[in-house]
Amino acid sequence: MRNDRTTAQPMTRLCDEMDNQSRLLSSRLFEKHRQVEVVLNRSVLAWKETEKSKKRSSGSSSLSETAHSHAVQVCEIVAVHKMEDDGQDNTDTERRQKKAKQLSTLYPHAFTVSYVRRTRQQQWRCSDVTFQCANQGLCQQWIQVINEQLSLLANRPKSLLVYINPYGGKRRGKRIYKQKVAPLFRRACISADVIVTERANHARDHLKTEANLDKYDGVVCVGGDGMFSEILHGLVTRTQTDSGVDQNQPDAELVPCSLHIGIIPAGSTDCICFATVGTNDPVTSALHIIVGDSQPMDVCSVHHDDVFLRYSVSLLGYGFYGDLLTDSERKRWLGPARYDLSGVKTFLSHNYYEGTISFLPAENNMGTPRDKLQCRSGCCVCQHKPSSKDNKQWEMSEEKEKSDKDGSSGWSVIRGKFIAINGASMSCACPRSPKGLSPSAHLADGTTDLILVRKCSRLDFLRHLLRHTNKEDQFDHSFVEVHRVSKFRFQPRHHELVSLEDLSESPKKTGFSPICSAQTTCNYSTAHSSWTCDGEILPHTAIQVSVQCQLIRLFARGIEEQQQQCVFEDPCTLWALEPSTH
Ligand SMILES: Nc1ncnc2c1ncn2[C@@H]1O[C@H](COP(=O)(O)OP(=O)(O)OP(=O)(O)O)[C@@H](O)[C@H]1O
Repeated sequence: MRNDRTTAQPMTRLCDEMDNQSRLLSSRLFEKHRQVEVVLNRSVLAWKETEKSKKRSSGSSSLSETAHSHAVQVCEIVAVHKMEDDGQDNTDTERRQKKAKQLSTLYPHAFTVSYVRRTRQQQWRCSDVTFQCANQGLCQQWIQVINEQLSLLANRPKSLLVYINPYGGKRRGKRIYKQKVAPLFRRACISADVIVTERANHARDHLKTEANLDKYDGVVCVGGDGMFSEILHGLVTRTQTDSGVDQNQPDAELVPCSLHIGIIPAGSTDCICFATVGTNDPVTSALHIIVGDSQPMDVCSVHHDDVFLRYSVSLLGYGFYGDLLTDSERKRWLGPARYDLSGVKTFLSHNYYEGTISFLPAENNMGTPRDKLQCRSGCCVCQHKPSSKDNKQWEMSEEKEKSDKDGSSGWSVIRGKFIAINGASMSCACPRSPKGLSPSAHLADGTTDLILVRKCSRLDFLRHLLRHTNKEDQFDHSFVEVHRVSKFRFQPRHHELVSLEDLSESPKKTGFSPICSAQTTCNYSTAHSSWTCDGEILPHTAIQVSVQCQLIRLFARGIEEQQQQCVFEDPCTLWALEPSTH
Protein backbone atom coordinates (compact mmCIF):
# COMPACT_ATOMS: atom_id res chain seq x y z
CA MET A 1 0.00 0.00 0.00
CA ARG A 2 1.31 3.47 -0.88
CA ASN A 3 1.81 6.02 1.78
CA ASP A 4 2.40 9.40 0.15
CA ARG A 5 2.72 11.47 3.30
CA THR A 6 5.38 13.68 1.82
CA THR A 7 4.13 14.10 -1.72
CA ALA A 8 0.33 14.01 -1.66
CA GLN A 9 -0.37 17.19 0.27
CA PRO A 10 -3.88 17.71 -1.15
CA MET A 11 -4.74 14.13 -0.25
CA THR A 12 -4.09 15.05 3.37
CA ARG A 13 -6.78 17.68 2.93
CA LEU A 14 -9.25 15.12 1.67
CA CYS A 15 -8.25 12.88 4.55
CA ASP A 16 -8.77 15.72 7.03
CA GLU A 17 -12.21 16.28 5.56
CA MET A 18 -12.97 12.65 6.29
CA ASP A 19 -11.64 12.95 9.83
CA ASN A 20 -13.04 16.32 10.73
CA GLN A 21 -16.55 15.87 9.46
CA SER A 22 -18.86 13.70 11.42
CA ARG A 23 -20.00 10.54 9.74
CA LEU A 24 -23.49 10.58 8.39
CA LEU A 25 -23.61 6.84 7.94
CA SER A 26 -21.24 3.94 8.38
CA SER A 27 -22.03 0.26 7.76
CA ARG A 28 -20.49 -3.04 6.93
CA LEU A 29 -21.85 -4.00 3.53
CA PHE A 30 -20.83 -6.36 0.74
CA GLU A 31 -19.28 -5.39 -2.56
CA LYS A 32 -18.57 -8.20 -5.02
CA HIS A 33 -18.77 -10.84 -2.26
CA ARG A 34 -16.25 -8.99 -0.11
CA GLN A 35 -17.15 -7.35 3.13
CA VAL A 36 -16.45 -3.63 3.03
CA GLU A 37 -16.73 -0.85 5.54
CA VAL A 38 -18.64 1.98 3.88
CA VAL A 39 -18.49 5.47 5.35
CA LEU A 40 -20.31 8.61 4.26
CA ASN A 41 -19.78 12.12 5.49
CA ARG A 42 -20.89 15.38 3.90
CA SER A 43 -18.09 15.42 1.34
CA VAL A 44 -16.77 11.91 0.87
CA LEU A 45 -18.13 8.41 0.33
CA ALA A 46 -15.40 5.86 1.10
CA TRP A 47 -15.26 2.10 1.27
CA LYS A 48 -12.56 -0.39 2.11
CA GLU A 49 -12.29 -4.08 2.54
CA THR A 50 -12.54 -5.13 6.12
CA GLU A 51 -11.24 -8.63 5.60
CA LYS A 52 -7.54 -9.01 5.20
CA SER A 53 -7.02 -11.48 2.45
CA LYS A 54 -4.26 -13.79 3.44
CA LYS A 55 -2.08 -15.10 0.73
CA ARG A 56 1.30 -16.70 0.67
CA SER A 57 3.97 -14.75 -1.04
CA SER A 58 5.66 -16.97 -3.55
CA GLY A 59 8.78 -18.60 -2.22
CA SER A 60 8.32 -17.33 1.31
CA SER A 61 6.13 -18.16 4.22
CA SER A 62 5.39 -14.60 5.23
CA LEU A 63 1.78 -13.35 4.98
CA SER A 64 0.89 -10.23 3.04
CA GLU A 65 -2.16 -8.16 3.75
CA THR A 66 -4.22 -6.34 1.17
CA ALA A 67 -6.98 -3.92 1.91
CA HIS A 68 -8.39 -2.15 -1.18
CA SER A 69 -9.93 1.18 -0.46
CA HIS A 70 -11.79 3.76 -2.51
CA ALA A 71 -13.10 7.24 -1.97
CA VAL A 72 -15.44 9.35 -4.04
CA GLN A 73 -16.26 12.98 -3.45
CA VAL A 74 -19.98 13.39 -2.83
CA CYS A 75 -20.04 16.24 -5.37
CA GLU A 76 -18.81 13.76 -7.98
CA ILE A 77 -21.53 11.18 -7.37
CA VAL A 78 -23.77 11.09 -10.42
CA ALA A 79 -26.67 9.19 -8.85
CA VAL A 80 -27.67 6.47 -6.43
CA HIS A 81 -30.27 3.86 -7.31
CA LYS A 82 -31.80 0.80 -5.79
CA MET A 83 -30.48 -2.24 -7.58
CA GLU A 84 -33.85 -3.21 -9.05
CA ASP A 85 -34.16 0.27 -10.59
CA ASP A 86 -30.97 -0.27 -12.51
CA GLY A 87 -31.39 -1.41 -16.07
CA GLN A 88 -34.88 0.13 -16.20
CA ASP A 89 -33.61 2.88 -18.36
CA ASN A 90 -35.01 2.15 -21.79
CA THR A 91 -31.73 3.17 -23.43
CA ASP A 92 -29.76 0.53 -21.55
CA THR A 93 -28.67 -2.37 -23.62
CA GLU A 94 -30.55 -5.64 -23.32
CA ARG A 95 -27.45 -7.25 -21.84
CA ARG A 96 -27.18 -4.60 -19.14
CA GLN A 97 -30.88 -4.99 -18.29
CA LYS A 98 -30.50 -8.76 -18.08
CA LYS A 99 -27.43 -8.47 -15.87
CA ALA A 100 -29.17 -6.01 -13.56
CA LYS A 101 -32.16 -8.36 -13.28
CA GLN A 102 -29.94 -11.30 -12.36
CA LEU A 103 -28.09 -9.26 -9.77
CA SER A 104 -31.26 -7.95 -8.18
CA THR A 105 -32.52 -11.54 -7.78
CA LEU A 106 -29.20 -12.53 -6.23
CA TYR A 107 -28.95 -9.45 -4.03
CA PRO A 108 -32.41 -8.16 -3.24
CA HIS A 109 -31.20 -5.42 -0.92
CA ALA A 110 -28.55 -3.70 -2.97
CA PHE A 111 -27.96 -0.16 -4.19
CA THR A 112 -25.69 1.22 -6.90
CA VAL A 113 -23.71 4.44 -6.72
CA SER A 114 -22.69 5.95 -10.09
CA TYR A 115 -19.73 8.28 -9.80
CA VAL A 116 -17.08 10.13 -11.76
CA ARG A 117 -13.89 8.19 -12.38
CA ARG A 118 -10.88 9.92 -13.87
CA THR A 119 -9.09 8.08 -16.64
CA ARG A 120 -6.23 9.29 -18.76
CA GLN A 121 -5.73 12.75 -20.26
CA GLN A 122 -8.42 14.64 -18.38
CA GLN A 123 -11.11 12.16 -19.42
CA TRP A 124 -13.91 11.25 -17.05
CA ARG A 125 -16.06 8.15 -17.07
CA CYS A 126 -19.15 7.15 -15.12
CA SER A 127 -18.43 4.11 -12.96
CA ASP A 128 -20.82 2.05 -10.86
CA VAL A 129 -20.27 0.39 -7.52
CA THR A 130 -22.96 -1.84 -6.03
CA PHE A 131 -23.28 -2.48 -2.31
CA GLN A 132 -25.35 -5.32 -0.86
CA CYS A 133 -27.07 -4.67 2.45
CA ALA A 134 -28.31 -7.12 5.06
CA ASN A 135 -31.86 -5.85 4.86
CA GLN A 136 -34.24 -3.61 2.96
CA GLY A 137 -34.27 -0.91 5.68
CA LEU A 138 -30.51 -0.40 5.60
CA CYS A 139 -30.53 -0.26 1.81
CA GLN A 140 -33.27 2.41 1.81
CA GLN A 141 -31.41 4.37 4.47
CA TRP A 142 -28.22 4.52 2.38
CA ILE A 143 -30.11 5.62 -0.72
CA GLN A 144 -31.99 8.26 1.21
CA VAL A 145 -28.96 9.73 2.97
CA ILE A 146 -26.87 9.88 -0.21
CA ASN A 147 -29.76 11.47 -2.10
CA GLU A 148 -30.18 14.02 0.68
CA GLN A 149 -26.53 15.00 0.29
CA LEU A 150 -26.90 15.23 -3.48
CA SER A 151 -29.95 17.45 -3.14
CA LEU A 152 -27.85 19.91 -1.12
CA LEU A 153 -25.62 20.49 -4.16
CA ALA A 154 -27.46 23.56 -5.38
CA ASN A 155 -25.28 24.13 -8.45
CA ARG A 156 -26.44 20.92 -10.16
CA PRO A 157 -28.73 21.51 -13.13
CA LYS A 158 -32.14 19.84 -13.14
CA SER A 159 -33.48 21.12 -16.40
CA LEU A 160 -31.54 21.85 -19.59
CA LEU A 161 -32.20 23.24 -23.04
CA VAL A 162 -30.15 21.30 -25.60
CA TYR A 163 -29.34 22.44 -29.15
CA ILE A 164 -27.89 19.89 -31.55
CA ASN A 165 -26.24 20.85 -34.83
CA PRO A 166 -26.84 17.73 -36.96
CA TYR A 167 -24.32 18.91 -39.55
CA GLY A 168 -21.38 19.85 -37.29
CA GLY A 169 -18.07 17.97 -37.66
CA LYS A 170 -18.66 14.49 -38.99
CA ARG A 171 -22.44 14.91 -38.67
CA ARG A 172 -22.52 12.78 -35.55
CA GLY A 173 -24.15 15.32 -33.21
CA LYS A 174 -27.50 13.54 -32.91
CA ARG A 175 -25.91 10.13 -32.41
CA ILE A 176 -23.41 11.40 -29.83
CA TYR A 177 -26.20 12.99 -27.83
CA LYS A 178 -28.51 9.99 -28.01
CA GLN A 179 -25.91 7.33 -27.25
CA LYS A 180 -23.47 9.02 -24.90
CA VAL A 181 -25.14 11.98 -23.25
CA ALA A 182 -28.89 11.39 -22.90
CA PRO A 183 -28.49 8.14 -20.87
CA LEU A 184 -26.22 9.95 -18.39
CA PHE A 185 -28.64 12.87 -18.05
CA ARG A 186 -31.45 10.39 -17.42
CA ARG A 187 -29.41 8.56 -14.81
CA ALA A 188 -28.78 11.87 -13.04
CA CYS A 189 -32.51 12.72 -13.28
CA ILE A 190 -31.88 15.77 -15.45
CA SER A 191 -34.70 16.66 -17.80
CA ALA A 192 -33.71 17.98 -21.22
CA ASP A 193 -35.66 19.73 -23.97
CA VAL A 194 -33.85 18.98 -27.23
CA ILE A 195 -33.90 21.13 -30.36
CA VAL A 196 -32.19 19.79 -33.48
CA THR A 197 -31.30 22.87 -35.52
CA GLU A 198 -32.72 23.19 -39.00
CA ARG A 199 -30.53 25.99 -40.32
CA ALA A 200 -27.54 28.12 -39.40
CA ASN A 201 -28.41 30.62 -36.64
CA HIS A 202 -31.52 28.66 -35.64
CA ALA A 203 -30.18 28.20 -32.09
CA ARG A 204 -29.04 31.83 -31.85
CA ASP A 205 -32.39 33.23 -32.97
CA HIS A 206 -34.39 30.87 -30.78
CA LEU A 207 -32.36 31.89 -27.73
CA LYS A 208 -32.59 35.59 -28.58
CA THR A 209 -36.34 35.77 -28.76
CA GLU A 210 -38.36 32.60 -28.29
CA ALA A 211 -36.87 30.34 -25.64
CA ASN A 212 -38.52 30.42 -22.23
CA LEU A 213 -35.26 30.57 -20.31
CA ASP A 214 -36.90 30.70 -16.87
CA LYS A 215 -37.55 26.97 -17.21
CA TYR A 216 -33.89 26.02 -17.44
CA ASP A 217 -30.70 25.86 -15.42
CA GLY A 218 -28.45 25.77 -18.44
CA VAL A 219 -28.11 25.60 -22.20
CA VAL A 220 -26.20 22.77 -23.85
CA CYS A 221 -24.54 23.06 -27.24
CA VAL A 222 -23.91 19.85 -29.19
CA GLY A 223 -21.57 20.93 -31.98
CA GLY A 224 -18.30 22.72 -32.67
CA ASP A 225 -16.95 26.20 -32.03
CA GLY A 226 -19.27 27.75 -34.63
CA MET A 227 -22.27 26.30 -32.85
CA PHE A 228 -20.93 27.47 -29.48
CA SER A 229 -20.60 30.96 -30.92
CA GLU A 230 -24.29 30.86 -31.90
CA ILE A 231 -25.29 29.92 -28.35
CA LEU A 232 -22.99 32.60 -26.92
CA HIS A 233 -24.49 35.31 -29.13
CA GLY A 234 -28.06 34.16 -28.49
CA LEU A 235 -27.66 34.02 -24.72
CA VAL A 236 -25.62 37.21 -24.26
CA THR A 237 -27.91 39.22 -26.56
CA ARG A 238 -31.02 37.89 -24.80
CA THR A 239 -29.59 38.77 -21.39
CA GLN A 240 -28.80 42.34 -22.50
CA THR A 241 -32.22 42.78 -24.12
CA ASP A 242 -33.99 41.52 -20.99
CA SER A 243 -31.87 43.89 -18.86
CA GLY A 244 -32.32 46.90 -21.15
CA VAL A 245 -28.63 47.14 -22.06
CA ASP A 246 -27.75 48.41 -25.54
CA GLN A 247 -24.96 46.20 -26.84
CA ASN A 248 -24.20 48.71 -29.60
CA GLN A 249 -22.62 50.95 -26.99
CA PRO A 250 -18.95 49.95 -26.84
CA ASP A 251 -18.66 51.25 -23.27
CA ALA A 252 -21.82 49.56 -21.96
CA GLU A 253 -21.21 47.30 -18.98
CA LEU A 254 -22.84 44.07 -20.08
CA VAL A 255 -24.95 41.99 -17.68
CA PRO A 256 -23.55 38.49 -16.99
CA CYS A 257 -25.68 35.59 -18.19
CA SER A 258 -27.40 33.67 -15.43
CA LEU A 259 -27.59 30.37 -17.31
CA HIS A 260 -24.53 28.16 -17.64
CA ILE A 261 -23.48 26.83 -21.04
CA GLY A 262 -22.42 23.21 -21.51
CA ILE A 263 -20.46 22.09 -24.57
CA ILE A 264 -20.75 18.57 -25.92
CA PRO A 265 -17.97 18.48 -28.53
CA ALA A 266 -19.32 17.35 -31.91
CA GLY A 267 -17.64 19.68 -34.39
CA SER A 268 -14.49 19.69 -36.46
CA THR A 269 -12.95 22.37 -34.26
CA ASP A 270 -13.77 22.11 -30.56
CA CYS A 271 -11.20 24.53 -29.15
CA ILE A 272 -13.43 26.10 -26.51
CA CYS A 273 -14.26 22.71 -25.08
CA PHE A 274 -10.57 21.69 -25.12
CA ALA A 275 -9.52 24.90 -23.36
CA THR A 276 -12.11 24.62 -20.59
CA VAL A 277 -12.28 20.86 -20.01
CA GLY A 278 -8.86 19.70 -21.22
CA THR A 279 -10.23 17.10 -23.62
CA ASN A 280 -12.75 16.79 -26.43
CA ASP A 281 -14.82 13.93 -25.14
CA PRO A 282 -18.65 13.99 -25.01
CA VAL A 283 -18.92 11.76 -21.91
CA THR A 284 -16.47 13.93 -19.95
CA SER A 285 -18.40 17.05 -20.92
CA ALA A 286 -21.73 15.46 -19.96
CA LEU A 287 -20.33 14.58 -16.52
CA HIS A 288 -19.07 18.14 -15.97
CA ILE A 289 -22.61 19.31 -16.74
CA ILE A 290 -24.18 16.78 -14.37
CA VAL A 291 -21.97 17.70 -11.41
CA GLY A 292 -22.74 21.38 -12.08
CA ASP A 293 -19.16 22.57 -12.58
CA SER A 294 -18.76 26.27 -13.15
CA GLN A 295 -16.02 27.97 -15.15
CA PRO A 296 -16.35 31.73 -15.59
CA MET A 297 -15.22 33.10 -18.91
CA ASP A 298 -14.38 36.52 -20.31
CA VAL A 299 -16.04 37.65 -23.52
CA CYS A 300 -14.67 40.36 -25.83
CA SER A 301 -17.22 42.62 -27.44
CA VAL A 302 -16.16 43.86 -30.87
CA HIS A 303 -17.48 47.10 -32.36
CA HIS A 304 -16.95 49.15 -35.50
CA ASP A 305 -17.77 52.85 -35.23
CA ASP A 306 -20.10 52.27 -32.28
CA VAL A 307 -21.92 49.45 -34.01
CA PHE A 308 -21.78 46.02 -32.40
CA LEU A 309 -20.17 43.37 -34.62
CA ARG A 310 -19.57 40.16 -32.63
CA TYR A 311 -18.48 38.55 -29.40
CA SER A 312 -15.27 36.58 -29.09
CA VAL A 313 -13.96 34.21 -26.43
CA SER A 314 -10.84 32.82 -28.07
CA LEU A 315 -8.96 34.46 -30.96
CA LEU A 316 -9.29 37.77 -32.72
CA GLY A 317 -6.67 37.63 -35.45
CA TYR A 318 -5.67 40.12 -38.15
CA GLY A 319 -3.02 39.50 -40.79
CA PHE A 320 -1.71 35.96 -40.77
CA TYR A 321 -4.65 34.25 -39.02
CA GLY A 322 -7.23 36.50 -40.71
CA ASP A 323 -5.84 35.61 -44.13
CA LEU A 324 -5.55 31.93 -43.24
CA LEU A 325 -9.18 31.70 -42.13
CA THR A 326 -10.44 33.73 -45.10
CA ASP A 327 -8.63 31.41 -47.48
CA SER A 328 -9.75 28.25 -45.68
CA GLU A 329 -13.39 29.34 -45.92
CA ARG A 330 -13.06 29.08 -49.70
CA LYS A 331 -11.83 25.52 -49.30
CA ARG A 332 -14.50 24.13 -46.96
CA TRP A 333 -15.01 21.19 -49.32
CA LEU A 334 -11.52 19.98 -48.30
CA GLY A 335 -12.59 19.36 -44.71
CA PRO A 336 -10.12 19.95 -41.84
CA ALA A 337 -7.19 19.59 -44.31
CA ARG A 338 -8.11 23.07 -45.57
CA TYR A 339 -6.41 24.63 -42.53
CA ASP A 340 -3.06 23.01 -43.43
CA LEU A 341 -3.28 24.03 -47.05
CA SER A 342 -4.33 27.60 -46.29
CA GLY A 343 -1.67 27.78 -43.57
CA VAL A 344 1.11 26.98 -46.03
CA LYS A 345 -0.32 29.31 -48.65
CA THR A 346 -0.67 32.21 -46.22
CA PHE A 347 2.81 31.64 -44.85
CA LEU A 348 4.32 31.71 -48.32
CA SER A 349 2.39 34.88 -49.22
CA HIS A 350 4.14 36.60 -46.32
CA ASN A 351 1.92 39.65 -46.34
CA TYR A 352 2.18 42.45 -43.86
CA TYR A 353 -0.27 45.22 -43.08
CA GLU A 354 0.04 48.76 -41.89
CA GLY A 355 -2.06 50.27 -39.19
CA THR A 356 -2.32 51.76 -35.74
CA ILE A 357 -3.05 49.70 -32.69
CA SER A 358 -4.01 51.40 -29.42
CA PHE A 359 -4.49 49.47 -26.20
CA LEU A 360 -5.30 49.97 -22.56
CA PRO A 361 -2.92 47.81 -20.50
CA ALA A 362 -4.59 45.68 -17.85
CA GLU A 363 -4.11 47.18 -14.42
CA ASN A 364 -3.83 45.24 -11.19
CA ASN A 365 -3.60 41.97 -12.99
CA MET A 366 -1.68 39.35 -11.08
CA GLY A 367 -0.10 37.82 -14.14
CA THR A 368 1.78 38.75 -17.29
CA PRO A 369 1.71 37.05 -20.70
CA ARG A 370 5.24 35.72 -20.18
CA ASP A 371 5.09 34.57 -16.56
CA LYS A 372 4.57 30.92 -17.56
CA LEU A 373 1.61 30.73 -15.16
CA GLN A 374 -0.92 28.60 -16.96
CA CYS A 375 -4.64 28.99 -16.39
CA ARG A 376 -5.72 25.84 -14.61
CA SER A 377 -8.66 24.63 -12.53
CA GLY A 378 -9.11 27.04 -9.60
CA CYS A 379 -6.69 29.53 -11.25
CA CYS A 380 -5.51 32.14 -8.72
CA VAL A 381 -5.11 34.85 -11.37
CA CYS A 382 -8.74 34.46 -12.47
CA GLN A 383 -9.97 34.36 -8.89
CA HIS A 384 -8.36 37.75 -8.36
CA LYS A 385 -10.87 39.41 -10.67
CA PRO A 386 -10.90 43.21 -10.63
CA SER A 387 -12.30 44.51 -7.32
CA SER A 388 -14.48 47.61 -7.00
CA LYS A 389 -11.26 49.55 -6.29
CA ASP A 390 -9.80 48.33 -9.52
CA ASN A 391 -13.04 49.26 -11.24
CA LYS A 392 -12.72 52.79 -9.90
CA GLN A 393 -9.28 53.06 -11.43
CA TRP A 394 -10.73 51.63 -14.59
CA GLU A 395 -13.46 54.29 -14.60
CA MET A 396 -10.85 56.97 -14.01
CA SER A 397 -8.84 55.82 -16.96
CA GLU A 398 -12.07 55.76 -18.99
CA GLU A 399 -12.58 59.38 -17.99
CA LYS A 400 -9.05 60.22 -18.97
CA GLU A 401 -9.63 58.43 -22.21
CA LYS A 402 -12.64 60.59 -22.97
CA SER A 403 -10.88 63.80 -22.04
CA ASP A 404 -7.87 62.89 -24.11
CA LYS A 405 -9.04 62.22 -27.57
CA ASP A 406 -5.70 61.12 -29.00
CA GLY A 407 -5.77 58.25 -26.55
CA SER A 408 -2.39 59.02 -25.05
CA SER A 409 -3.66 58.93 -21.47
CA GLY A 410 -3.54 55.39 -20.13
CA TRP A 411 -3.60 54.13 -23.69
CA SER A 412 -0.52 53.05 -25.58
CA VAL A 413 -0.38 53.63 -29.32
CA ILE A 414 1.76 51.71 -31.79
CA ARG A 415 1.93 52.40 -35.50
CA GLY A 416 3.68 50.01 -37.80
CA LYS A 417 3.70 47.17 -40.25
CA PHE A 418 2.45 43.92 -38.87
CA ILE A 419 2.45 40.36 -40.13
CA ALA A 420 -0.03 39.41 -37.44
CA ILE A 421 -2.06 41.08 -34.72
CA ASN A 422 -3.70 38.62 -32.35
CA GLY A 423 -5.96 39.10 -29.37
CA ALA A 424 -5.90 35.80 -27.44
CA SER A 425 -8.47 35.66 -24.65
CA MET A 426 -7.42 32.11 -23.82
CA SER A 427 -4.29 30.11 -24.57
CA CYS A 428 -5.93 28.80 -27.78
CA ALA A 429 -4.17 25.50 -27.13
CA CYS A 430 -5.22 22.65 -29.36
CA PRO A 431 -3.72 19.24 -30.14
CA ARG A 432 -1.68 20.86 -32.95
CA SER A 433 -0.31 23.65 -30.77
CA PRO A 434 -0.34 22.25 -27.23
CA LYS A 435 0.96 25.53 -25.74
CA GLY A 436 -1.34 27.68 -27.81
CA LEU A 437 -0.92 31.20 -29.13
CA SER A 438 -0.55 32.68 -25.67
CA PRO A 439 0.29 29.90 -23.22
CA SER A 440 -0.31 32.05 -20.13
CA ALA A 441 -3.56 33.71 -21.21
CA HIS A 442 -6.39 33.36 -18.70
CA LEU A 443 -9.98 32.36 -19.21
CA ALA A 444 -11.51 34.74 -16.71
CA ASP A 445 -9.15 37.52 -15.56
CA GLY A 446 -10.81 40.29 -17.57
CA THR A 447 -7.97 40.63 -20.07
CA THR A 448 -6.83 39.55 -23.49
CA ASP A 449 -3.22 39.04 -24.59
CA LEU A 450 -2.44 41.32 -27.52
CA ILE A 451 0.33 39.80 -29.63
CA LEU A 452 1.96 42.00 -32.26
CA VAL A 453 4.20 40.37 -34.84
CA ARG A 454 5.95 43.09 -36.78
CA LYS A 455 7.21 42.82 -40.30
CA CYS A 456 10.16 40.44 -40.36
CA SER A 457 11.81 37.99 -42.71
CA ARG A 458 9.95 34.88 -43.67
CA LEU A 459 12.57 32.79 -41.95
CA ASP A 460 12.17 34.71 -38.70
CA PHE A 461 8.41 34.34 -38.93
CA LEU A 462 8.84 30.62 -39.47
CA ARG A 463 11.04 30.45 -36.35
CA HIS A 464 8.33 32.27 -34.43
CA LEU A 465 5.63 29.88 -35.67
CA LEU A 466 7.71 26.81 -34.86
CA ARG A 467 8.09 27.96 -31.28
CA HIS A 468 4.34 27.38 -30.82
CA THR A 469 5.08 23.68 -31.04
CA ASN A 470 8.18 23.42 -28.86
CA LYS A 471 9.29 24.61 -25.44
CA GLU A 472 10.92 27.85 -26.59
CA ASP A 473 9.31 31.19 -25.80
CA GLN A 474 7.49 32.38 -28.94
CA PHE A 475 7.53 35.95 -27.66
CA ASP A 476 11.30 36.05 -27.33
CA HIS A 477 11.96 37.70 -30.70
CA SER A 478 12.83 41.33 -31.39
CA PHE A 479 9.89 41.60 -33.81
CA VAL A 480 7.26 40.19 -31.41
CA GLU A 481 5.68 41.97 -28.48
CA VAL A 482 2.88 40.95 -26.22
CA HIS A 483 0.73 43.04 -23.89
CA ARG A 484 -2.00 42.05 -21.45
CA VAL A 485 -4.81 44.49 -22.16
CA SER A 486 -8.39 45.20 -21.21
CA LYS A 487 -9.27 47.06 -24.40
CA PHE A 488 -7.75 47.64 -27.78
CA ARG A 489 -8.50 49.36 -31.09
CA PHE A 490 -7.15 48.91 -34.57
CA GLN A 491 -7.19 51.36 -37.42
CA PRO A 492 -5.77 50.14 -40.74
CA ARG A 493 -3.96 52.51 -43.04
CA HIS A 494 -6.86 52.39 -45.48
CA HIS A 495 -6.58 52.49 -49.23
CA GLU A 496 -2.85 52.88 -49.19
CA LEU A 497 -0.71 50.58 -51.21
CA VAL A 498 2.62 49.46 -49.91
CA SER A 499 5.18 51.76 -51.52
CA LEU A 500 8.09 50.66 -53.60
CA GLU A 501 10.31 52.01 -50.87
CA ASP A 502 8.66 49.63 -48.45
CA LEU A 503 9.22 46.77 -50.79
CA SER A 504 12.89 47.56 -50.92
CA GLU A 505 12.85 47.09 -47.15
CA SER A 506 11.05 43.80 -47.50
CA PRO A 507 12.47 40.70 -45.89
CA LYS A 508 16.05 39.82 -46.42
CA LYS A 509 16.41 37.04 -48.92
CA THR A 510 16.12 33.68 -47.36
CA GLY A 511 15.98 30.12 -48.51
CA PHE A 512 12.45 30.96 -49.69
CA SER A 513 13.56 33.84 -51.85
CA PRO A 514 12.17 32.65 -55.20
CA ILE A 515 8.71 32.47 -53.72
CA CYS A 516 9.33 35.74 -51.94
CA SER A 517 9.96 37.64 -55.13
CA ALA A 518 7.05 35.95 -56.83
CA GLN A 519 4.83 37.20 -54.05
CA THR A 520 5.86 40.82 -54.02
CA THR A 521 2.84 41.65 -56.14
CA CYS A 522 0.79 40.22 -53.32
CA ASN A 523 2.06 42.95 -51.02
CA TYR A 524 0.94 45.59 -53.51
CA SER A 525 -2.59 44.29 -53.75
CA THR A 526 -3.30 43.64 -50.10
CA ALA A 527 -3.54 46.92 -48.24
CA HIS A 528 -5.55 45.30 -45.53
CA SER A 529 -6.36 41.91 -44.16
CA SER A 530 -9.54 40.75 -42.39
CA TRP A 531 -10.19 40.01 -38.76
CA THR A 532 -11.10 36.48 -37.82
CA CYS A 533 -13.27 36.46 -34.74
CA ASP A 534 -13.44 32.93 -33.27
CA GLY A 535 -13.40 31.54 -36.80
CA GLU A 536 -15.83 34.02 -38.36
CA ILE A 537 -14.61 36.74 -40.70
CA LEU A 538 -15.55 40.28 -39.65
CA PRO A 539 -16.83 42.70 -42.30
CA HIS A 540 -14.71 45.59 -40.98
CA THR A 541 -11.02 46.10 -40.32
CA ALA A 542 -11.27 49.14 -38.02
CA ILE A 543 -12.47 47.69 -34.73
CA GLN A 544 -12.74 48.43 -31.02
CA VAL A 545 -12.45 45.52 -28.59
CA SER A 546 -13.45 45.54 -24.95
CA VAL A 547 -13.06 42.60 -22.56
CA GLN A 548 -16.17 41.89 -20.49
CA CYS A 549 -14.89 40.15 -17.39
CA GLN A 550 -16.59 36.81 -16.59
CA LEU A 551 -19.65 37.52 -18.71
CA ILE A 552 -20.57 33.85 -19.09
CA ARG A 553 -20.16 30.62 -17.16
CA LEU A 554 -19.58 27.19 -18.61
CA PHE A 555 -20.31 23.79 -17.10
CA ALA A 556 -16.58 23.09 -16.80
CA ARG A 557 -13.80 23.53 -14.27
CA GLY A 558 -10.74 24.38 -16.36
CA ILE A 559 -7.91 21.94 -16.95
CA GLU A 560 -7.04 19.96 -13.84
CA GLU A 561 -3.37 19.69 -12.90
CA GLN A 562 -1.94 16.20 -12.63
CA GLN A 563 -1.68 16.64 -8.86
CA GLN A 564 -5.30 17.79 -8.58
CA GLN A 565 -6.26 14.64 -10.41
CA CYS A 566 -4.26 12.31 -8.22
CA VAL A 567 -6.04 13.62 -5.13
CA PHE A 568 -9.05 11.72 -6.22
CA GLU A 569 -7.39 8.94 -8.11
CA ASP A 570 -5.55 7.39 -5.25
CA PRO A 571 -8.05 6.91 -2.48
CA CYS A 572 -5.89 4.24 -0.90
CA THR A 573 -3.83 7.07 0.51
CA LEU A 574 -6.89 8.38 2.30
CA TRP A 575 -7.17 5.25 4.35
CA ALA A 576 -3.42 4.90 4.69
CA LEU A 577 -3.08 8.32 6.27
CA GLU A 578 -6.11 8.01 8.46
CA PRO A 579 -5.62 7.17 12.11
CA SER A 580 -6.80 3.59 12.48
CA THR A 581 -10.21 4.18 13.95
CA HIS A 582 -11.77 1.37 11.94
N1 LIG B 1 -29.03 22.79 -39.08
C1 LIG B 1 -27.99 23.48 -39.55
N2 LIG B 1 -27.75 23.56 -40.87
C2 LIG B 1 -26.70 24.23 -41.36
N3 LIG B 1 -25.80 24.89 -40.59
C3 LIG B 1 -25.99 24.86 -39.26
C4 LIG B 1 -27.09 24.15 -38.68
N4 LIG B 1 -27.01 24.28 -37.33
C5 LIG B 1 -25.91 25.04 -37.09
N5 LIG B 1 -25.31 25.39 -38.22
C6 LIG B 1 -24.07 26.18 -38.43
O1 LIG B 1 -22.99 25.29 -38.72
C7 LIG B 1 -21.77 25.95 -38.41
C8 LIG B 1 -20.70 24.95 -38.02
O2 LIG B 1 -21.14 24.24 -36.95
P1 LIG B 1 -20.23 23.57 -35.83
O3 LIG B 1 -19.38 24.58 -35.22
O4 LIG B 1 -21.16 22.81 -34.97
O5 LIG B 1 -19.40 22.52 -36.67
P2 LIG B 1 -17.90 22.48 -37.16
O6 LIG B 1 -17.78 21.28 -38.00
O7 LIG B 1 -16.98 22.59 -36.01
O8 LIG B 1 -17.76 23.71 -38.03
P3 LIG B 1 -16.65 24.82 -37.93
O9 LIG B 1 -15.33 24.12 -38.02
O10 LIG B 1 -16.94 25.68 -39.10
O11 LIG B 1 -16.90 25.52 -36.62
C9 LIG B 1 -22.10 26.92 -37.30
O12 LIG B 1 -21.59 28.17 -37.57
C10 LIG B 1 -23.62 26.93 -37.23
O13 LIG B 1 -24.11 28.25 -37.31
